Amino acid sequence: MPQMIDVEGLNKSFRIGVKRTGALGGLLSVIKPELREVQAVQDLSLKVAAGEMVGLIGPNGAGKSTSIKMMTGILVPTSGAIRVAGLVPFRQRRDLAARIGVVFGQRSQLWWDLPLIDSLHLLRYLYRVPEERYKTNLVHLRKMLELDEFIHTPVRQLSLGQRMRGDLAAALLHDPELLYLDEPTIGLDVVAKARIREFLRAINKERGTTILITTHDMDDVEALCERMLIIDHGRKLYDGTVANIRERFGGERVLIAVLDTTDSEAASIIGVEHLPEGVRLIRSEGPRIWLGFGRESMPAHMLISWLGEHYQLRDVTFQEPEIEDIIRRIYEEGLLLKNISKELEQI
Ligand SMILES: Nc1ncnc2c1ncn2[C@@H]1O[C@H](COP(=O)(O)OP(=O)(O)OP(=O)(O)O)[C@@H](O)[C@H]1O
Repeated sequence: MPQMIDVEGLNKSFRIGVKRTGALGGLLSVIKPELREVQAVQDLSLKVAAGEMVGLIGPNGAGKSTSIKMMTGILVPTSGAIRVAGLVPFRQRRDLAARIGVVFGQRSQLWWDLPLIDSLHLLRYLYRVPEERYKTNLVHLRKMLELDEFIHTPVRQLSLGQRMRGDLAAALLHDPELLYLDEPTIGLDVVAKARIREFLRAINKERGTTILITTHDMDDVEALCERMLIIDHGRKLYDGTVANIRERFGGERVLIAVLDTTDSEAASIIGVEHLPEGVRLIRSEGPRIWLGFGRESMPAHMLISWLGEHYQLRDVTFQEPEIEDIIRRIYEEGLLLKNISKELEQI
């Protein structure tokens, strides 16, 4: 499959002025500014194939926006190679603009005082979309995003969810091959989020649009992306599946078993001391027990067999750790950063 995004050893640093204190310091800052370098993106390599849907996540200040800005041609890299849809973004920005769509959840490319439909008409001229194509796309997008109920309303009067649907239509009018989405579901309620996710899945599937999403909402990533990238301190820390992250850092899993017992508390018959090694009783409620166990200590099917041999079971379910919690631990405890430092030590 052809590469839509091909980035190799990308770096971006900014020079920022260091503020000195006091009146003399202020004067000195003007006459002889002291500069500090911020390494926003470090040695980033990444390939995204046409038709993929990839989540880009990382804590605040990790370098996500800077990476996207380089991929759209807004920023020039300090060093490294970058190609998007076969073009060098900062050299061929206009050509690239015709091939990509961008949606920022916190900003809008729509005209605030105009009805949504007028913004869409104006964008048609800006992107030079041929009339027939525009008409076909508009009919399709109006239907998919259910725009008709508010298409004649000025953008400033739209709800956040309606505005986001309008912004998605605006970004897709010119049939881009690649769509960058920056926090597309920020501030939306669960129904609006679900609707946006469903739409993204559909255009990815039906049109084959490649989608790169930056988000702080792990539910977006879980619902949409098979592959995710984690960056922190400007470095790529992880490139793989959501399932694999769960596997590596998921910690304890929980098995919930309903015992076939008339005893008021299942815990009283299960005898905590008899539990296999590495399994602990978290809590119990009537015939229901919650058992915590590590991935390494015992495979799930063995725990079920063990329970089956010792007790009459009515039902068994599993609770995976929330991906949100796992990612929080990865940021807070620097779990992936520790891995990288170890690898670097070994070189
Ligand atoms: N124009 C700029 N001038 C100086 N420093 C900048 C500039 N843009 C970004 N930075 C710095 O680069 C680093 C990465 O910022 P970036 O905005 O890419 O992070 P981010 O991952 O998008 O964060 P967030 O999730 O908060 O949007 C930060 O330390 C930021 O302060």
